[in-house]
Amino acid sequence: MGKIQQELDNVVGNVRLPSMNDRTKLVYTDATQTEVFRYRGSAPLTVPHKALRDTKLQGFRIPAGTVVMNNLYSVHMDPGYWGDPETFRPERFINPDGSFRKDERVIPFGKGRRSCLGESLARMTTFLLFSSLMQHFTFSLDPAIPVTNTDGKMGFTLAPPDFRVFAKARL
Ligand code: HEM
Repeated sequence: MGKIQQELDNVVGNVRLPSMNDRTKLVYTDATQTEVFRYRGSAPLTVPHKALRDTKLQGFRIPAGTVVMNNLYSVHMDPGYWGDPETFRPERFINPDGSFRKDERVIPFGKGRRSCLGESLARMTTFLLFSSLMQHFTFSLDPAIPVTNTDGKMGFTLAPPDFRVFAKARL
């Protein structure tokens, strides 16, 4: 949180709110949000789709009419690709020269023609909300409700465990 707040202080300051024009300069903030999407994306699976005709995919036969859902969680947690998928590490999205590293394996909105219709809106609003909250508050967990792990509750969406946070104003 300290690194994000330092970046926001340097790039945005404290007399205005962050805007989308700041995004390319808020590399660590962007990388953190991308890591959140990878690590605990809110949609672990896509909505159900149906194969329109007999299909073969990587040697697997998929007969017409089969219901198909993509497992986004498994793409984001593939140890063969990420190495340490269970570690929350925003730096994996930062190039050695300090620029943001886009990774095609981060697909929290699905992929292809039926991917999320609201992706642009969701990306914009989550970025503005997250950066504005970080600019204004320092968050800490309430020790009375310890969070023992961040696995979440699996369902149609991946919900966070029960938690309570304190928000301390910093501006
Ligand atoms: C962080 C927020 C969001 C996440 C992580 C998310 C994720 C997803 C995912 C994974 C799918 C399934 C894609 C697939 O089946 O391949 C989906 C579908 C969809 N999402 Fe989102 N979504 C978000 C926000 C929104 C918003 C804000 C809207 C509308 C304003 C929206 C509208 C839709 C629609 C209409 C579909 C169905 C698309 C189709 O079947 O063609 N989503 N979303």
